[in-house]
Amino acid sequence: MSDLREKAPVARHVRPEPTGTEFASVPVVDIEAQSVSKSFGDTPIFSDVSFRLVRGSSTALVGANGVGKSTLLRCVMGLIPATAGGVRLLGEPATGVRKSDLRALRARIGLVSQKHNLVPRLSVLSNVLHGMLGRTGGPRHWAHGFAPEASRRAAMEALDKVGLVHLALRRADRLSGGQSQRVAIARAIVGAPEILFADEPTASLDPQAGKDVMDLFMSLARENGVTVVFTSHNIDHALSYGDRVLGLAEGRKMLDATAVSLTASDLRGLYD
Ligand SMILES: Nc1ncnc2c1ncn2[C@@H]1O[C@H](COP(=O)(O)OP(=O)(O)OP(=O)(O)O)[C@@H](O)[C@H]1O
Repeated sequence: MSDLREKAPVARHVRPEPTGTEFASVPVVDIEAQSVSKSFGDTPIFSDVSFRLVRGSSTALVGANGVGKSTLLRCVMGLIPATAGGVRLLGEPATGVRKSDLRALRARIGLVSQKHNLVPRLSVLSNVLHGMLGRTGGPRHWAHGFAPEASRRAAMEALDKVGLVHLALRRADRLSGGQSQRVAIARAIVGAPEILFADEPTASLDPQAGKDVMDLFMSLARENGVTVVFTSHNIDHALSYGDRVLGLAEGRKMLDATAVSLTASDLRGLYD
């Protein structure tokens, strides 16, 4: 993979012009969860989870297998309904709203989920272009042969960020697990999201590729102001790439601290 930090950002997303009433030092809250709880049937997964994450920050969500990290991400994104509580994303309510409003909000958010969900018979490039469907609404983004030139260029830049330009025309079902993971990441960032949720983004990557992906996320946060939330079982990644670490255990938020204030053994405690 090329050195990601030397490359220009995929695309700079447009933020509203300052109104003149805010001060540069006042952080903007992009993600706000208020007393979010989730049960599946009679089984509670977590309850009363609250946090506020500011624009351009990177947050690691950690905890043992099955504690509810993915479920919390899905609730926060509105992919599944929370049992109780409320969420605001980018200043807009994301719970208790019409599906059409949620769709518009989701188009501003990128997701890398554990299942890559690539379309197997389509090319890598077409799969990356699918990340622009929500934004442009254009069916021409379904297959790369029909996509506008500017979109194809953005998709190639996203592939360059994950070191896969050379595989642009390969069918998705001919990729290794790690390559599929990187295509899913390119698809998540091609639309210049303002928030990026990533569920175990380095799970199927070798250590160097995992480091490159986390460096890419950090550059999106630092250079483009993207608000990044990632889950990880990798304690080093959580401490090195999270400005802040949220930990789930025993069905509640057990840890919420800046990464610099934590040691590896603080995080290991969550897994005991
Ligand atoms: N749709 C569902 N219906 C019922 N139970 C579910 C559903 N989705 C998840 N669960 C359960 O909720 C719990 C939390 O799962 P989740 O995948 O959120 O955990 P996780 O912390 O992300 O785990 P991992 O680290 O292994 O990815 C698990 O016991 C899981 O079996």
